[in-house]
This record gives sequence, C-alpha cells and structure tokens, in this order.
Amino acid sequence: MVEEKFFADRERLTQALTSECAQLLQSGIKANGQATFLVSGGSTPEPVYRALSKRPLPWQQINVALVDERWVEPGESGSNQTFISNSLLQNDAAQAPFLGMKNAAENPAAGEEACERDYRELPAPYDICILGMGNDGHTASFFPYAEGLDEALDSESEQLCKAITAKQSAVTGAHTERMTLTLSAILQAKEIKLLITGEDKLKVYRQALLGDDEQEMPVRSILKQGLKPVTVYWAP
Ligand SMILES: O=C(O)[C@H](O)[C@@H](O)[C@H](O)[C@H](O)COP(=O)(O)O
Repeated sequence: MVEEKFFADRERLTQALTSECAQLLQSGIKANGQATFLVSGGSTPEPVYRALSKRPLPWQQINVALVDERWVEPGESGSNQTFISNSLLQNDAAQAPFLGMKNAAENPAAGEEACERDYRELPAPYDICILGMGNDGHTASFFPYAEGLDEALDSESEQLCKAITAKQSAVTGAHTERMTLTLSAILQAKEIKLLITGEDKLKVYRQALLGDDEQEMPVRSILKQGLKPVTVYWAP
C-alpha cells in the first residue's frame, strides 16, 4: 500500500504537499473540531512547514506534535522542537498548540513514561504524520540495529513513545539518545507521508522496497506494514 508521488522539482513537491496538508487539516477540524499534525525534523520537510505556516488555517485547533527528538534542550543544536518552532510555528501557525518530547529527565529512558503520558493526551487518530528518511534507511528515530528498535517496531504494542539508543554513525552524529513515536503510534495516523529528495535517497528507498529486514533498514516497517496507506513524495 505504497503510493508514489514523484515531482519534477522540489518547488512542485512543496506546493502539492502544502496544499494537501492544508486540506486534510481543514477536513479534520470540520469533522472533529480539531486536528493532529505529527511532524518530523530534517531538512527535507522544511519548505513545506514554512509554506504551511502562512496558510490562514484555524491553527488554534491544530495540535502539532513531534514524531521524534534528540535528547537535547530546546535551543541546542539538533533540537527538533526548536526546528519546528522556527519553521512551522511561525506566522499564522504560531498559534498552534505544540507538544514536544524532550522533558526534564536525564535521558530518554528515564523520560519515556512522562512523554507517554503527554502523548496520551494528544487527540487520535492523528490526521497527518510527516516522515523523512536517512541514507541509512532510518525513519523517525528508528535507526538500524538501535537499542529499543524491536519494541518500537512492535505494531501490536500499546506504547506511543519509545526511548532509542542509536548506534553512532555519520547520520546520528553525537545524538544517539532519542525519543520516537512507536510504529503503532504512527499507524494511528490517517495519512502517512514519507518525504525524500535526491537520487541517493531514491536508491535507498528502492533498496528498502526490495528487502524485508527491518533492523537493517527500519523504514521498511513503514513501507511494508500493509495496514495503512503510505504516500512517498520524491523530487530530484
Ligand atoms: O529529526 C530528524 O532528523 C528526523 O526526524 C529524521 O528521521 C529525518 O526525517 C531524517 O533524518 C531525514 O532528514 P533530512 O530530511 O534532513 O535528510
């Protein structure tokens, strides 16, 4: 259940995805009085967030929440909370309620319970979940062979948030301690949108489609789950 939307350039991808998200959030609000928008960090979705922030939507009724986070304080390098504040939560969207993952605990494992409590308050099913993918085949904070990955990928788990210790790599840098939504939380989204750009990531994506080992390429857990449709957005 993977639909591919491939574009000639990034501008067109941004325009199309921005309009789709705006429409989906509006229909969520129409149906339920509010909507939930799950957002990933990363450079790929940034233009979409910036464009969406200028859309005159009823942002007070749109709950924005993180898909994953590095265990750093807001304002420090790598903070997805800060990235989302600076990209999406600007202009009209500055009024949107926001839920982050980083809390006062010393590390993600110690912060997992409090994070779980916070996310239980988030209205579900979620309207949209935006995911990215790294060249190592990770998505959210599902990193290859990470500690906590098996539990995070258990689609029958009732847990929404999971602490992850990634293996240090060029992709993680120093930020190996993470919090992530679990696969079962992501599958509570009505729309899962995986954003990738460039030829290298296209190759990684195609390679992910060919195999089954989720530890090796955890993005497979999203692409191969067969429970919820996933749309892959790509531009060169
Ligand atoms: O916080 C993050 O970095 C993410 O949530 C992560 O999963 C991201 O989506 C990919 O690493 C792709 O990142 P780029 O879009 O920067 O390539």
